[in-house]
Amino acid sequence: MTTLGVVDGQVLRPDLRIEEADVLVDRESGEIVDVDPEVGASADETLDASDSLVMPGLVNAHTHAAMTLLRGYADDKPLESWLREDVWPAEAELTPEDVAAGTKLGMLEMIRSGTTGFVDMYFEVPDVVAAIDESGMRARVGHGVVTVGKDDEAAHEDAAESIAVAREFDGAADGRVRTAFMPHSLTTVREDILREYVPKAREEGVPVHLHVNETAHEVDPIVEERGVRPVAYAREVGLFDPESEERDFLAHGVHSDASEVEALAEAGGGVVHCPASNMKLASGMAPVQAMLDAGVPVGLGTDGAASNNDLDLFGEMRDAAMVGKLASEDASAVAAPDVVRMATRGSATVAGLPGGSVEPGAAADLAVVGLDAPHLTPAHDLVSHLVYAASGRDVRHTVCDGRVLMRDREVQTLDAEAVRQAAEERAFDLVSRAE
Ligand SMILES: CSC[C@H]1O[C@@H](n2cnc3c(O)ncnc32)[C@H](O)[C@@H]1O
Ligand SMILES: [Zn+2]
Repeated sequence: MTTLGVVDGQVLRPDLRIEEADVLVDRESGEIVDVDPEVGASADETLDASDSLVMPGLVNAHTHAAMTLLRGYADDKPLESWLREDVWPAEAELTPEDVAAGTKLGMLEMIRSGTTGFVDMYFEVPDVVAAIDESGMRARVGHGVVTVGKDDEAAHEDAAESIAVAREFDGAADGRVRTAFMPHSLTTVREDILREYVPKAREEGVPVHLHVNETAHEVDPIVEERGVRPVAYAREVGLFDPESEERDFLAHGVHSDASEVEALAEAGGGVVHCPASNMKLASGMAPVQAMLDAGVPVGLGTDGAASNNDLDLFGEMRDAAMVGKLASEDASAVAAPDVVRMATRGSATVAGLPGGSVEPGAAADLAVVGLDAPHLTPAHDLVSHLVYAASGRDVRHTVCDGRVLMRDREVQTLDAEAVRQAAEERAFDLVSRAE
């Protein structure tokens, strides 16, 4: 066994207590072996965690990583016109090389801000998977299906591609890549396609991930045409099936009513809360406290960088706490410990990815947060600081699957300047083609 020791830090334990301890990691299995004082000092490789907090790597349970290319391209619009007038025309011009460059930029940003795992719904999945392999991160990926404006043959081709890539890439990158069938939403994918392809996802043993109840425009047509709420319709087409071995999970859920929260809890359906995107697109405020109270598994996501406009989960934690209180009109709602759980174990559970806790046997996916900064002083409560005061810039080291992805704020697996420059060039070229 070759080992990595994360030494001399304070450690955030699964019950959110803070302990002074080292974390000893088996680099071959990628697992945590021990969490105890002094156990890391004689490891083959060490990471200094003095004046720092060792916490589980954050998990971004819903994003479109390559949308970093469209960061700041179209702002201050609601979802539907933003997608139709700006984003989809630009995405129609994307090449596989653009997607690779944008995904790498997204991963650079995520690694730098302590994120070790993510869920990605986008296009050109083989290129996304190759980029993930290079970065050392872990992810659940899928080809996003949209059938609006497509003829029958093209709609089937799109859905079949989503199933095919889910089959081909599940377990890629030494098991760090998992997959899902990813229809875009209940209003942008035809009913017959959902009914035909959800069972195919079950045959492949992969979950389904999609946008649900993001805006009122996604709810009203379903209620008008079918007389049921979106989650009930989703269940009619085979989603969120409690008998399924895989946990389906939705992004947003902003306009979920009490019956839908209850249905998700009963079915074990996961929800990825994306507060910044929901605020920026004025989509609304998700009933997150009600979801937590009902026992719905809830994770946290940034959504794409074009609607956020960054991929820093520390900012997302702060937004989740703030908007959670506003939505509940209760300052005690969506409290800091709930938010830290959401961004770590909650996201890992919802996404079906390893990680999310610092304990023996868990995946060695870690973020080491420097604490010796004015905005983190005094350290009355480190869980409070993670949510209300810290930012991704405070992260010193990032470890995924036992491998150091960032040491002393230097990303080890990607050439930061080359990635940044390539993405910038491709972004400008992309939008000039789209205009
Ligand atoms: C078909 S791949 C994914 C698809 O989703 C688009 N997208 C980005 N952000 C959002 C959002 O908040 N709601 C719905 N769809 C979104 C993205 O641009 C891709 O086209
Ligand atoms: Zn999204």
